Amino acid sequence: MTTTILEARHLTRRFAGLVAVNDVSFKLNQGEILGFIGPNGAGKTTLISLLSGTLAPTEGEVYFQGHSINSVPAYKRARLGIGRTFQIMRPFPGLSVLDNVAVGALFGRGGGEKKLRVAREKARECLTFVGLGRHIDQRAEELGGPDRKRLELAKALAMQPQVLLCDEVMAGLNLTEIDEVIEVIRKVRSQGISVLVIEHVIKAIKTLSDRIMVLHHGEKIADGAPAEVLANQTVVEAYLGKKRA
Ligand SMILES: Nc1ncnc2c1ncn2[C@@H]1O[C@H](COP(=O)(O)OP(=O)(O)OP(=O)(O)O)[C@@H](O)[C@H]1O
Repeated sequence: MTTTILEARHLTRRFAGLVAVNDVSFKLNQGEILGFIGPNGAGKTTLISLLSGTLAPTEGEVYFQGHSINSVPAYKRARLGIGRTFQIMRPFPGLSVLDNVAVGALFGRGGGEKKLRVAREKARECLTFVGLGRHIDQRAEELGGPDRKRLELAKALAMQPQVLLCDEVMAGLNLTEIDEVIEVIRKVRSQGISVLVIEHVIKAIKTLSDRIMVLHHGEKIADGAPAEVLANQTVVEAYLGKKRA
């Protein structure tokens, strides 16, 4: 049986005259990997922010496990089990890689770990899981681009999410690194976590996703099986422009 864990109903977000997200509805199912694509400025990050609670919708509703969470602030959504990564990485400067992730463990699902020692153990596990086990004592800002992406993932995982919202965790990575991140996300899902992945690397999203949803100018233009969606004429035109499609 398919169980919906997170649902958007008619979400709209306006910024002054601009409609960044326009009447978008969708469901994320338990244990599913949902790929989320669209040209630059399509509204993908805005939609993730509406789900994680860092932005409020102008209209519409977000449901988690069947309950509206519109009035639940971002930090409480994290405690409920909605974790996210940020496209622009924000490591805490001056803290070690280990402690950056331990912070995630301290503020995670169910209120987080109470003891720093336990949070650090959890952080160590998550860092090993994403392949950063050898860098735990480094300062976070010393990490290179690909490792910072892994750090973002480890921070979100340390919060023990039930839903993981990934905002371009593969951007700027080479093909080998992309394959490694794909493997990490698959392992995340095999732990029962539902994953929503925003990505521009179409080949990666096609391989990874059970389903793909496409946004264009803030509107949902497709939602379905990866091969079908990527062959959809409206989607091809949105990406390439009508003339070249
Ligand atoms: N805080 C804001 N204030 C004003 N406009 C914003 C704000 N955040 C986003 N926008 C605008 O909303 C639109 C959607 O932006 P968003 O970042 O959600 O797109 P995106 O699909 O994630 O793009 P990209 O793939 O380039 O990251 C853009 O036109 C953007 O300029």
